[in-house]
Amino acid sequence: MSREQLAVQKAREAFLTGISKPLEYRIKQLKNLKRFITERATDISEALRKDLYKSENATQMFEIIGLEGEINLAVSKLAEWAAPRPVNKNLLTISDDVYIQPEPLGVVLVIGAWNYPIAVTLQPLVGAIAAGNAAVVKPSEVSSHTAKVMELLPHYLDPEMYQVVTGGVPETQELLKQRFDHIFYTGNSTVGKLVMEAAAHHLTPVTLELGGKSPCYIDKNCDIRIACRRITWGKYMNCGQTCIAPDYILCESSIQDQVINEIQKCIQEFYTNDPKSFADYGRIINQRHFKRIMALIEGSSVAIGGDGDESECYIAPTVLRDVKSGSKVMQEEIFGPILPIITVNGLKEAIQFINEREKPLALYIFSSSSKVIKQMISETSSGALLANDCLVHFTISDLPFGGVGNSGTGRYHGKYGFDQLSHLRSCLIKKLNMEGVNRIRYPPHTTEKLRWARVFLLKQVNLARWRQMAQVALLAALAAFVVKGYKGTCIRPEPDGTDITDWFMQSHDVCSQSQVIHTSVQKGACVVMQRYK
Ligand SMILES: NC(=O)c1ccc[n+]([C@@H]2O[C@H](COP(=O)([O-])OP(=O)(O)OC[C@H]3O[C@@H](n4cnc5c(N)ncnc54)[C@H](O)[C@@H]3O)[C@@H](O)[C@H]2O)c1
Ligand SMILES: CCCCCCC=O
Repeated sequence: MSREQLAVQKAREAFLTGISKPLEYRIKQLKNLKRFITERATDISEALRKDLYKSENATQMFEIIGLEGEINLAVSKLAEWAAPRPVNKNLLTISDDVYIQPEPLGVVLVIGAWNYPIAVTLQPLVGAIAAGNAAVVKPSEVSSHTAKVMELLPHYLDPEMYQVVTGGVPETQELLKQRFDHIFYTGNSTVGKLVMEAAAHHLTPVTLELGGKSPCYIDKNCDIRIACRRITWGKYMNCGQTCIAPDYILCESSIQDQVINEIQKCIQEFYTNDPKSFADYGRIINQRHFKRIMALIEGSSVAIGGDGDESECYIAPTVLRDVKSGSKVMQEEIFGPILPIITVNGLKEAIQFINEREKPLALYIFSSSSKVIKQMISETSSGALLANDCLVHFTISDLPFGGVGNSGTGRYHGKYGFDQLSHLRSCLIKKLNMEGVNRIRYPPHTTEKLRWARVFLLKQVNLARWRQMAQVALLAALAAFVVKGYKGTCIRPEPDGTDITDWFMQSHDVCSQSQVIHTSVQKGACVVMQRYK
């Protein structure tokens, strides 16, 4: 049996014992995961410095804080997320218990990428643990030092339930042959297709957190200085190796020079005149990617930077001007510190440019006009849309993070991660009495029954409103008893303004004798009181 097979088998056996069902177990594991990032902070920082030349503070800021926030949120909200979720019912099922019960899926394979190797590998794991799954974690071999630190995870988490498998493409391929209950993959779209293909073999559902070219439109009606500060930060952070980095700029030719000027100033302000010796400017992950990125510059005109040093995997913050849509740099996700500017004639042309390409993971627009922003929102599609900023949506746990189309499928962060890695099981618990109500669904299917079926099935019952009506009825009964000596009350529901009085009167004898004395309670409800005779 291969190491990969063994890891999956162990995880499955652990899952089948059922110990991950109680929430206390999951909370303990989540806290242990937090202990891992706290106690191993130095190992993690050291590894990321070696892999990507990330500074200790940058690692904390862009990898650890977000992960810590996700763990804290899951710990504090787990009881709420995992609880049965009542749903609206129809009249046919009014007396049944109808709810959604989230339940664990089983064994989840988490395949991480190298660019934020802690965040994009362990954040999906938070969702997997919270949802009560076992997991096999496959860190990216490309960020090899961080992968080594991940091997320490079983010292913190239940070592049977959560397995770490390190290795390269052959190991990942061997893992993909195994049967999982969900595969959560982060990486490029080409490999994403291979993952989906392998998953199809076992009909395993997938989450694919992919990348692509995220456009950034700068409207001429905007504070270009501020826009360029935010774009410079979003583009050159982690040396451009961010899945949601603005890939290219679209703007009118009249503002191109100003945009270049402002970005130039920001590069100097953020990274000094010598980014190469500056502690907070990163490095390209390896020489393969260095060569790939440098080759993308060919054929375009360099406005800023353009130089690199292969021995150090250093590429200067670079801006390309008047880039043609057919140029090399526009054929693939850049994933490096090269920022092409493509000039367009205004918003309409920018939208057309975006819509002619694959749906991006993020779409950025900088404008002072809410009309322009709204038009961009309504006429395009992307995993996320940000106006007047970059990247920060990643930090909001209440926003689903994920792509659409070529940029990915599925979503995570916060409750979305929990739901993504849960099975949302539909439950309906009926009692064996009240068989009379079911008469209308049994043959023969008469016209009369059909008429009733329409009433029973098409009327949605809003339980909250029913509860409100019951309270009102109770109050009215009390008032009647105290003031005038009325005998009883019942509620006559009129959901969504539909009059079903006849049905109610027939099936509730007590009401058929009633005298309606109060009808102004609220839309859809009136209180019917029976006078004491
Ligand atoms: N959407 C997101 O959240 C997100 C986050 C980070 C990165 N990304 C995207 O990831 C890409 C960069 O990562 P990458 O793809 O270079 O990472 P990578 O090379 O580390 O690959 C990711 C994983 O896929 C595995 N893998 C690689 N080739 C494989 C193959 N042929 N068969 C099976 N498994 C294979 C690797 O072992 C690794 O664990 C970019 O496109 C980026 O936009 C997306
Ligand atoms: C602000 C942190 C961004 C992390 C993005 C992860 C994808 O690459």
